[in-house]
Amino acid sequence: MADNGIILELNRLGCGYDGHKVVSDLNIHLRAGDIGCLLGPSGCGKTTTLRAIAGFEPISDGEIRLDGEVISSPARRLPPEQRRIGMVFQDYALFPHLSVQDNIAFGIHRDPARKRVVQELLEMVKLSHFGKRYPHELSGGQQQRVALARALAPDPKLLLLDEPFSNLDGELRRRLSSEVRDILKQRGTSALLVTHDQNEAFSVSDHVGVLKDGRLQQWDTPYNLYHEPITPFVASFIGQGYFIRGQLLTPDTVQTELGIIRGNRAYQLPAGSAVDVLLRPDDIVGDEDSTLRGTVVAKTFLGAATLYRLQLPTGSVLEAIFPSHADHALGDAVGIRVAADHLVIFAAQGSVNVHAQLPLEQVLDPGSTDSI
Ligand SMILES: Nc1ncnc2c1ncn2[C@@H]1O[C@H](COP(=O)(O)OP(=O)(O)OP(=O)(O)O)[C@@H](O)[C@H]1O
Repeated sequence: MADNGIILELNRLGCGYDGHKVVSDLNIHLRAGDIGCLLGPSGCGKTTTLRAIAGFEPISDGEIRLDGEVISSPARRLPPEQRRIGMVFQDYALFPHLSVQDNIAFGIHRDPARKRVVQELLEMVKLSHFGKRYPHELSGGQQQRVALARALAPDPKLLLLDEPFSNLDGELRRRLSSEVRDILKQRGTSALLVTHDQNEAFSVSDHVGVLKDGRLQQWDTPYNLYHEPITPFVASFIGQGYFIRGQLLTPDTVQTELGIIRGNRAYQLPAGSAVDVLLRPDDIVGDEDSTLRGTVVAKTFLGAATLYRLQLPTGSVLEAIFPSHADHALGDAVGIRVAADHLVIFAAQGSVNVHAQLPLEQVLDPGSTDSI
């Protein structure tokens, strides 16, 4: 492994198609043994980046290093088969005419220990009794386990996973993604996942990079992306929430219609600046003694908790998540207060009245009327 403990480095990476740049100035460092993820809306360049790392696409700027070695630069591209990078695709891509065990052995046919390796991998993916079956005799989830075992067989330095769970639904998807994380962690395999599903990104990865239009917005832990987004786009793309307009009093306090909110971070904007304050549903707590009241205008039962949409006296709307035993009816005026340790604010965007409130998407896209 490279001395600095970094297995994959993208340094000012730029790439695209036919002279049209899709990804620009992308910087990512993945630590050995970590699982990273590229997350972003459709067309933002996730798959293009993955294909460039795998060696299927040339790059126009910067470099890609694997384990310290430059594997792609504008001048040189190491062929994919020499990169020691494994891939798992959305559509499994198994060889239909080969049995499960032959699929797994495909990349290690010269290895004298291949029988043992295949058996160990079959056990690892919980398919020990399926070695002689053919891909069409397996479910989607089982085929994806075989694809994972096949990709891991040559002991790659890095595993790339391109939307690996998107053909599976619901519960299976959740279960398999957490199993895959366990397997990769157990083996210490470094991996980079591509997905547009935030829950998947969060449940599988140590670090997530949010991309927009081929540019990295933030590379961070799931916790920080949620609680400390550094751009309005990340705030909007990750999780739920609303912005309310406020006025910065001191670097870490802001006056809003919900009172003075104090955070854990100092902002460099001048005192008195108009700001947009991000409030997540879990930043609002129920407090029957509070003079601040919100009227329940919508509620969604989530099982352990209920998500309420509350209208404030000014007409602003917020979302709040309360434990489901605290049951409120539509029209109830519920006492609330803000309990936000993480004060996330951005310089105010657009000309909104001080007490107006906008759902996040509207702040980003004035044409949109949908809330998130
Ligand atoms: N082979 C290609 N030739 C030309 N343009 C391409 C090619 N593949 C992708 N693109 C374009 O590059 C941009 C980024 O595509 P890419 O597949 O990397 O996005 P993505 O983030 O993976 O999207 P999705 O989540 O929909 O898979 C898109 O505008 C797409 O149309």
